[in-house]
This record gives sequence, structure tokens and C-alpha cells, in this order.
Amino acid sequence: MDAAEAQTALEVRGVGRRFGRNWVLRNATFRLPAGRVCGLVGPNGAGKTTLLEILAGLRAATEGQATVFGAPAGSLGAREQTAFLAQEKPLFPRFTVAETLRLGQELNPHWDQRMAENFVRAGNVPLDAPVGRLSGGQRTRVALALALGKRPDLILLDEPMADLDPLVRQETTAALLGEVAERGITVVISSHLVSELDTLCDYLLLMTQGGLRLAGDVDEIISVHRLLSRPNDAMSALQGGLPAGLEHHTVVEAHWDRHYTNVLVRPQGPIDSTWQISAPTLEEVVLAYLRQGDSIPLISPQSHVVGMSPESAA
Ligand SMILES: Nc1ncnc2c1ncn2[C@@H]1O[C@H](COP(=O)(O)OP(=O)(O)OP(=O)(O)O)[C@@H](O)[C@H]1O
Repeated sequence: MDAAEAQTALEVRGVGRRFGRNWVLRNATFRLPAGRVCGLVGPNGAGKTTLLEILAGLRAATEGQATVFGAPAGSLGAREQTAFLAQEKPLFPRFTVAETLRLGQELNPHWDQRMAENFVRAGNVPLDAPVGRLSGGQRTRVALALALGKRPDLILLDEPMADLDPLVRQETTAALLGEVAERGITVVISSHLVSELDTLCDYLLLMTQGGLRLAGDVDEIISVHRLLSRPNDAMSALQGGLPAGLEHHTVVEAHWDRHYTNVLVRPQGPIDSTWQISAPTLEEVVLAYLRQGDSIPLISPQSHVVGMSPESAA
């Protein structure tokens, strides 16, 4: 394995999945560098769970290939390096927390008992309590301890915090991020909590029913976008088309309120001085792409897969 490969956690080439006659995922192509915390965002039904299950080796792709640290997804080599946590957190309700961790130890040859125990203790989870009697937050801690105890290089999380109250979610997220940063673990975490993404991840994959729309470093994604605003000119507001003077830029979304025209663009050169220009937040960028499901994809250079043509440049 050469140096460039060693730094790649995931390489996904033209991956698609069909259920019956319906394609739910088509031509997903991206690379995820190792050591990143990657948010996976998209509307209901965009195929996030399907993609995570393919990466975890729980489901076969109908087309394309995915590798995990160079090993084909689903192979023993890939599964040994990967921990997957589904939204339902399947745990045995009658097992105590200690018994659950013991099971983790039995099933995983590289199990780190001390780390798993410390992780549940730090969340005030009693080791002798049956899992079925724990709160949602405590159950999430136990499920995360099982994932971390395996000492994986990659953790795939499917909306693990969706059912937690904001404070517990914040606390659990901080604990998880602390552990993964210390161990250099790569994380892919799907989430609908767009406003919390910037505290969670430093890399982003955004998919809609039309396919992958954004892939890349969060700072890079934000830096190639601008929010433009100027008082409405009556004609363009009436016509509702592309605001005049933006033909050379990639317009992600334009909308008109009573007084202003507001546009999110990927500038392709100087912007006309009639616009007020500001930098968008990650939330503003993500919401615009979610609303405009078919915008031109932005796959950052770091996310390009060698030998595959990027769907688009900035
Ligand atoms: N086993 C299956 N058989 C048939 N269709 C399926 C199956 N699993 C998923 N689908 C369909 O595939 C599509 C994508 O589902 P998936 O769960 O991957 O989306 P998602 O982006 O994770 O959605 P959500 O945000 O609601 O969790 C959905 O339309 C779903 O109904």
C-alpha cells in the first residue's frame, strides 16, 4: 500500500443500489481521507442508510465498488476495521451493561475493555443495570462503547443521537469526538441536525435523490460559496429567473423576499459591485443544496477518486 492509499479511509467508485426496479443510490463516487469526521446529510430516502450499510458490508452494491482502507467493503479485512452503529442500536435489553461489554470482548479479538468501561462510566451508566432499564442517552453510550471498544479505524454511525435531548446529545457527541480524535479514528455520521453539523464534522457528504451534491472539507466547501444580496429590481423579481449579471457564476439558489434578492453562488470570477457579498454559514450552504435537490455537484479535489472524472469542478 503506498502513502496516498494509506491516507484514504474510503474510496467509493460508481456505487449504486437497486431495490426491485428502483434505484435508491446511483453513481456515488468519492474519496474520504483518513482521520476525518464526515457528516452524511440528505433528505429522507436519499440513500444514506443504504450507503452506510454497503460500506459496513451489510448490503451488497448493485453496481460499483467501495473500499475501506484499501480492502473491499464487506471483506473480512474491511469488517475487522469497521464498527457500524444503526439508529435502532440493537442491544439485548436483559443483559446488564457489564454483560454487554463482555459480549463485545468475546466477539472482538482486539477489544479494549478499559476504554469501553471508562466510556460508559464517564456517562454515569451503572455497569450492573440491565440495558432495557437505561435511558436513551445511556443506551447510546453503551452502543458507542461497543463500537469504540472494537478499536476500529472507521466508525459508521446512522443517526445515533436523533432521539436524545439537546444537552445529552451535546455531551455524548463531545465524548465521542474526544475519543475519535485521540485515536485518529475516521467517522462517517449521518444526521438531519443541520444546525449542529459545524460542531460535529470537518468533512461533508451531501446527497439528494439525484445523487451526491457536495463532497469535501467543510472549510473548503464554505470558502467557495458566497451569499449575495441586493434590493429587488422589479423586473427580475417578477420574472423569477436568474438575477441579471450572474450568468458566469454557478448559482445554487436564488430567492426573492419583499425587498431583497438573495442568492447563494459559487463565484467563477469577480462579482458585480451592485451586490452585497458575505460568507455563508455551513447551515446556509447545506439548506440551499437540500432545497435545490438538483444543483450542480461540488466534489472537492480531496474527494476525487483517481481515474474517475469528478462530477464537477467548483
Ligand atoms: N430493503 C429495502 N427494500 C426496498 N426498498 C428499500 C429497502 N431499504 C431501503 N429502501 C428504500 O430505499 C430508499 C433509500 O432508503 P435509505 O434508508 O437508504 O434512505 P435514507 O437517506 O437513510 O433515509 P432516512 O433519512 O429517512 O433514514 C427509500 O426509498 C427506501 O424506502
